[in-house]
Amino acid sequence: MALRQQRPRTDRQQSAHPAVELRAVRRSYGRGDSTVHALRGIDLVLPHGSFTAVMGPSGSGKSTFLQCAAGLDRPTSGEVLLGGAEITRLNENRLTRLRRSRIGFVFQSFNLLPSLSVQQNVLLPQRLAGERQDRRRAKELLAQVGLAEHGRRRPGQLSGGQQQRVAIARALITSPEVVFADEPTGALDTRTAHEVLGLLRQAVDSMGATVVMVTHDPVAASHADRVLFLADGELADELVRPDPKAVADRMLTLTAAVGARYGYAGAAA
Ligand SMILES: Nc1ncnc2c1ncn2[C@@H]1O[C@H](COP(=O)(O)OP(=O)(O)OP(=O)(O)O)[C@@H](O)[C@H]1O
Repeated sequence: MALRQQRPRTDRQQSAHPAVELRAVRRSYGRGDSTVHALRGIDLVLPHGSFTAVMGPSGSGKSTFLQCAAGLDRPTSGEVLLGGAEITRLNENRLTRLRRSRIGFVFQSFNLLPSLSVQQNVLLPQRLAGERQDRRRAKELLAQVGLAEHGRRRPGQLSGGQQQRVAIARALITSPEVVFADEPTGALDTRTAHEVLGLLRQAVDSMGATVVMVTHDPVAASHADRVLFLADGELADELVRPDPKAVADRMLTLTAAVGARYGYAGAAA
């Protein structure tokens, strides 16, 4: 099972702009004394063709980060740029269109539509974006994730690992600027998780995809080029070319530091 280079890099991928950029992004919830500062000024550049993992103790702001970076939530202040274009101030309609055509999503729970065939699920982003449904491309992607023979099946007839591979093919169908993966291996056993992470890695290496993955798992994070660590809504640390032990050690240190600040022993991630 290998994701091969199927097409030249798109103009988007050759663009001088990074895939994603965050400038002084803050996100607060509530008002007054009860305000929660979930993100406290994130500055970040994610180049095309990079694989980034985002980790951090529970409540550190990972989900908020993902939601803001993917245009699912609006920062309280600051800017998010996708391929150099500012998305923070787009109206809801334009933001929805942009998410459908330029961002791919992979979720822990796969989120496939049970009444559609596997191939129809892969084509769904193009259908929703009102683009031509490229069946040949869907078949190529399904072959690349090892599911060439499964296009006519329903998701319910596949294993969890196979469903996540369909979700990866679906995330790549529009050749998006970036794929956001939220705990993509959280529901999978170790071996299947390893296969799914290998596919994400190959999407980056062979197809020039850009992947940002939130995970609690140091082994999963070690498949990335870089791990960013959030703590209390700030970028607290990073590791380049991480190995699982270094990631786990860094997480322990961060979790202990956050625990000490709030006077409890461990906020396990
Ligand atoms: N809708 C909301 N309203 C109020 N507070 C919120 C809301 N969403 C998140 N928060 C708070 O913002 C902070 C960051 O939450 P977030 O879910 O981004 O953290 P996380 O790192 O993803 O946590 P976990 O690993 O437990 O999923 C937390 O203190 C959380 O309680």
